[in-house]
Amino acid sequence: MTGPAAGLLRSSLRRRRKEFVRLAGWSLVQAVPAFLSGWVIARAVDDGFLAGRAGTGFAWLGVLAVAVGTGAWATRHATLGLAAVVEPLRDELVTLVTSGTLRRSAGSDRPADTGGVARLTEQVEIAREAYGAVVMFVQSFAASSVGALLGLATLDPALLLFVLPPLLAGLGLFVGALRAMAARQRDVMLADERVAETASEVTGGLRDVVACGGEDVVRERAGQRIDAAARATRALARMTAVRTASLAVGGWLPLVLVLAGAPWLVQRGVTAGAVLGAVTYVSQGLQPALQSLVRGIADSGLWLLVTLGRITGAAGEPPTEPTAGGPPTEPEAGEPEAGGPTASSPPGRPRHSGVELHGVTFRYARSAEPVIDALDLVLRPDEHLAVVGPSGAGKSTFAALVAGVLAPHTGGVRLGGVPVGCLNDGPARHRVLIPQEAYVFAGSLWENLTYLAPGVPAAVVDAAVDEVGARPLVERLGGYDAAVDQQELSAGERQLVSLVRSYLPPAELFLLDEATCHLDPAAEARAEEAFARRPGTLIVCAHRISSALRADRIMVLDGARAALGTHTELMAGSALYRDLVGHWEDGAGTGKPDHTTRKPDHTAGKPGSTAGKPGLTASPTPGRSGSRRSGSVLRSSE
Ligand SMILES: Nc1ncnc2c1ncn2[C@@H]1O[C@H](COP(=O)(O)OP(=O)(O)OP(=O)(O)O)[C@@H](O)[C@H]1O
Repeated sequence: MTGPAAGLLRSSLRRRRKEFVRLAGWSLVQAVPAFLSGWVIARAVDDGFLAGRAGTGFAWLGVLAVAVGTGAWATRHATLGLAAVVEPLRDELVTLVTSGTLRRSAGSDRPADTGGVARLTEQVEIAREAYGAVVMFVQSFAASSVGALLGLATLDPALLLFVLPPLLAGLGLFVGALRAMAARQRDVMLADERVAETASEVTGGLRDVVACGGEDVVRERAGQRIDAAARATRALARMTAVRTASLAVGGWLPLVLVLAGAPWLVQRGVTAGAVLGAVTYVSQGLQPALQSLVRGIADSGLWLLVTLGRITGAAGEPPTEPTAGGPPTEPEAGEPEAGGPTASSPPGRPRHSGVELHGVTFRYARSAEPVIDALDLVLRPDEHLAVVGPSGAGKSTFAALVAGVLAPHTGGVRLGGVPVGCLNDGPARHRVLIPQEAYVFAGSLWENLTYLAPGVPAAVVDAAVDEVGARPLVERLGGYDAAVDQQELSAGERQLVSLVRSYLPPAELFLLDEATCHLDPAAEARAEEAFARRPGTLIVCAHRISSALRADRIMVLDGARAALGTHTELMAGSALYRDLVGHWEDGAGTGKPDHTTRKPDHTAGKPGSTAGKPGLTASPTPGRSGSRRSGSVLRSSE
């Protein structure tokens, strides 16, 4: 045994030597019936029953009954003595866990990880129970086997030849497999924890998952973890074969050998009673003791090692960010390690509101063409980007990737230098994705509006309502306390509720995925401008050309590549963009002509403006209804 867990156990054994010696003393008394059993049976058979003296036979059996009573008395004392070695280990573990947390909290500006302490304290209890069980199994195996082997030697030392080698071989086989078993057990434990984490995340965010139509994504993620847990459990179950083999070799083989060797033993002068006594030693002493030891170590012992490893490891680890309700804490698939959270920026806290995509590729199925392919994009902090493209171009997919709802297969997405998969300060803390289908739940208007910013002052809510343009709706419903019945709200009114709700949290990034499509152009302009004015980067998957015209830059997703630039640049450089604008201006995009005033093109010629650059030019006008699935490649670069 190596590592901090084994070190802790060794130091605990060293420090409680006296208690262990006392325990060993009681174990010796416990061994008395094991030592006497075979010998008494031999005497009862040879001197009593086979000699025609039944009374003598019964008298020997009476001796055995007294010995068993003595053993039971010693077992009681040994069990009481167990507390003296187990409880101090528990105290040491609790001290280790709490002092580690206090030390880390003292050196950090984050709140103490009390949840972590609770988890570890629970593990301490598991370790304590497992430790008690292991000490119990080991000492009762030692008592029974020492008693039985001494008894066999007393009957006839030759009997040891039949028993000792297979017993040692069985034990060796089991001990040799322990490390692999511990690894499998650890895998099972970790996999179970991941399933529990997923269940907690999904339960916490169920309302949002349903609202955003993320059931498939969540089901897939949870399904992967459940499958992994099942695989780990199957791998552990396969190790039980080793357990069975060691029991067969160490427990059953000696019995077979003694019985098979009986003629030779009898020839050597060993009596029938002694052979029966040897069988008693093996079948009633050694075999059950080995069985308990193997089962006990394989269950409690492995739990002890794994749990102690977790406790000693976690006690020295830096604190983890809280994860409840937030996105997964692991880096997203394909997320490059470089450029991750640094010492100057704790994991999960963006340094600014800039967004970076590097080599992002995403496909919905392994064999499908990528919807987004090797996309590079850098947005400055507080920049306003509009994303346009024909239906099915990948606008929603792009928004979900940037928000971290979907994980890219290759490449990475960062907000303020932090991978979006590591933004784990809870929902809406750093970015808000507002989908087209606005989500309104049964409750008061106030609850609906403040859902992502609980505890926000009324004045702030008032200001947001005015900014976004939802005051008439609030008045129509009768104030913030009015009960909301989503059936009674129009699609546009539901979007207004969703917009105010999303406006309130102090996030760095806001993604409007056609989130204003049911508002009229003037209401849409007011809402979008409110988001554009507030601090934070804004990405709008545009429903009307007016949305694109309000943005600092526009990204055209066109099925073969992405074009990025200002309106003027794209009008000059992207045939698809010209086509889309023509379509919108004809009123075909919205069903209504667009009268919204165009935002002055204040970014034309800025370094970030890229239309017309090599590699950013739009493809020749694709069919508007053309499928994005046919070999689409979206490319953009700064
Ligand atoms: N869950 C999914 N499973 C498989 N394919 C999907 C899934 N979601 C979207 N797609 C496909 O990915 C492509 C991009 O879809 P996406 O919704 O991102 O496009 P969009 O530009 O937002 O379209 P729209 O403007 O119609 O909302 C489409 O071909 C679509 O069929």
